[in-house]
Amino acid sequence: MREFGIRPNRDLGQNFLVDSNILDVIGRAAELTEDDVVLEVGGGLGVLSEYLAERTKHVHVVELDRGLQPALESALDPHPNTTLHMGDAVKLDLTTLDPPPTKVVANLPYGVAATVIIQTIELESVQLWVAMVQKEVGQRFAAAASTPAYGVPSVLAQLACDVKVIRKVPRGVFHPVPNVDSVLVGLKRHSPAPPQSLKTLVQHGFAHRRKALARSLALAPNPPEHIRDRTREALEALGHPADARAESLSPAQWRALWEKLCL
Ligand SMILES: C[S@@+](CC[C@H](N)C(=O)[O-])C[C@H]1O[C@@H](n2cnc3c(N)ncnc32)[C@H](O)[C@@H]1O
Repeated sequence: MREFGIRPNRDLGQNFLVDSNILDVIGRAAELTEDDVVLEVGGGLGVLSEYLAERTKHVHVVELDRGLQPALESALDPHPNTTLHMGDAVKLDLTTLDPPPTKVVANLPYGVAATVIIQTIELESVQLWVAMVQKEVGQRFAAAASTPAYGVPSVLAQLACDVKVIRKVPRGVFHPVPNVDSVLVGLKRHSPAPPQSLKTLVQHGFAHRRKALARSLALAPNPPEHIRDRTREALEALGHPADARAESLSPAQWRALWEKLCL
């Protein structure tokens, strides 16, 4: 950082890894092999990028901050199996990455971590994610139905993946030390990404968490005709109370509801 005159930008979630032990923890969790093509969102100074490049076939590194570009290019320069993509990971078209990524391994910027995970589930080539995220974000993705952390990210991720919080990450592995706790979260794909209409159903269902699901869907913009009654009937047919709330349905039960309402 001194060499390149870099001052970390907290608004961009710049907490850089400074403990080499954590790299091995990430590497083991990601089960890295020489056949892997990795997508790393948030290259930073390239510490994790270099570790990944030494162990895999190819690494796509995405970084938003142009101020980090010289340092990152200098770290990646000795690794011809890397491609640097400067830009916002949320806006870049990641479907055109060549070769297509098989894994996402990253110390994700806090602000966009959940969005990046949800968006990359759309990349059918990706089979596994190991990501450092804020503790609450990790818990939200891994949460079971009827628990406080369960919500849209839990359902959307678990419709496609097995999700688990792998372990807590000590604050001291980052510089600067963040003022929130982090965890390593792991996702393993078991199914294709859910279709858009299922994702929309889940989002509208959770939009009014304290109301009955049938009511919440009826409050969505331009609701389908008779959606409240149809949802109540479908819920009962699936063995739920007609006034069940969004949080009481498991991901599999959301899919079953969608099949009844939308197919
Ligand atoms: C937590 S740091 C991780 C840096 C590095 N991988 C490490 O582990 O030391 C997150 C990085 O993501 C970058 N970043 C923030 N928002 C981004 C976005 N929307 N798209 C791509 N990169 C982003 C930040 O500039 C920062 O370098």
